[in-house]
Amino acid sequence: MSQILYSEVPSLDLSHFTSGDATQKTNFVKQLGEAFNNIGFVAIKNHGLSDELTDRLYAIIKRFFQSPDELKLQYDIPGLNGQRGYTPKGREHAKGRSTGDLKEFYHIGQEVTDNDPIKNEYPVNVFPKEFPEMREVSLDVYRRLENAGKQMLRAIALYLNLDEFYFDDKIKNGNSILRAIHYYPIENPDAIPADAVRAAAHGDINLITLLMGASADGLQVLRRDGKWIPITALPEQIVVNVGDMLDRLTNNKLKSTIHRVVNPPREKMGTSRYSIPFFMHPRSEMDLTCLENCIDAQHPKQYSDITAGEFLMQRLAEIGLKK
Ligand SMILES: O=C(O)CCC(=O)C(=O)O
Ligand SMILES: [Fe+2]
Repeated sequence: MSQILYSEVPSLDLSHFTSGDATQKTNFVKQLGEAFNNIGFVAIKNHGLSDELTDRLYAIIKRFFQSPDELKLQYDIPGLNGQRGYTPKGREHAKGRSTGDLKEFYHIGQEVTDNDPIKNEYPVNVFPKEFPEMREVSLDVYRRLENAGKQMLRAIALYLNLDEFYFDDKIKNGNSILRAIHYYPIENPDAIPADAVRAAAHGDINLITLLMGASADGLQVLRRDGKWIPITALPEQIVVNVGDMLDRLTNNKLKSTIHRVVNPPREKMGTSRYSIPFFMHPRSEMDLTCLENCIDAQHPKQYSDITAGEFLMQRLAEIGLKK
């Protein structure tokens, strides 16, 4: 089973898990587990986001990114390690590289609305005054993706023979981030560094990532035989992948798969690409020590013990966001 080389990312229906019968739920868990044990990516439908809401958020972020740099740079706030507001072109780079990615992005974080003291850990969200609708629309999307992610983690917990609700308290008021990305047009391809790409090969830091349909081709995943497989999600689907935190917790049973966004052909370098991933993070105190039931003689422990908060800080420094 683990030897299967998928030629595309498997498709699943989340409603089979959330409102299906016992057999549908069991099958969902099995198929998700197999996909995450193998290629590390799935496409899901019935995730709780409507096309209308998706379109509204894309429309707002397109207007924001098409604004002049002077407007956008007001929301690049020092001291936040790029965790809220605007991050300008070329600042983030993949771990192990120094050439910046050909992208700019905007981060929206957790809004704690109860009296959980974790509120003090999080910087307040930054919203552009020029686009007042961004707050309501992005926070609506945030909540819906957070809920879809919670359901996915319940299925993952069952696959790992844990209690179904194992992750629930760990992600409650978690440090998740909604990232609206603009891969900007390159008017003169000869003027950029020769090795600069939209998003260089990387693994995501968090537990799982939920990606709202991107506006153009380019996303590819690295299959274990070394071949890059393009991701082609249908309009009603979102793509969900395993991040490094879940990979560590499960001692690499669930795979954080390396992926990238390639540049378009030269004649299309002058066009934009937009995408909106949701990086699902737990609370910083979550212990990422490999689970006992993922360690045995064939699978010796591969990772040192670390908390989610410590791991995040280490990685933000490695990708150029933490000063
Ligand atoms: O833009 C995309 O399709 C994927 C972006 C991505 O992998 C990331 O920001 O981590
Ligand atoms: Fe990614």
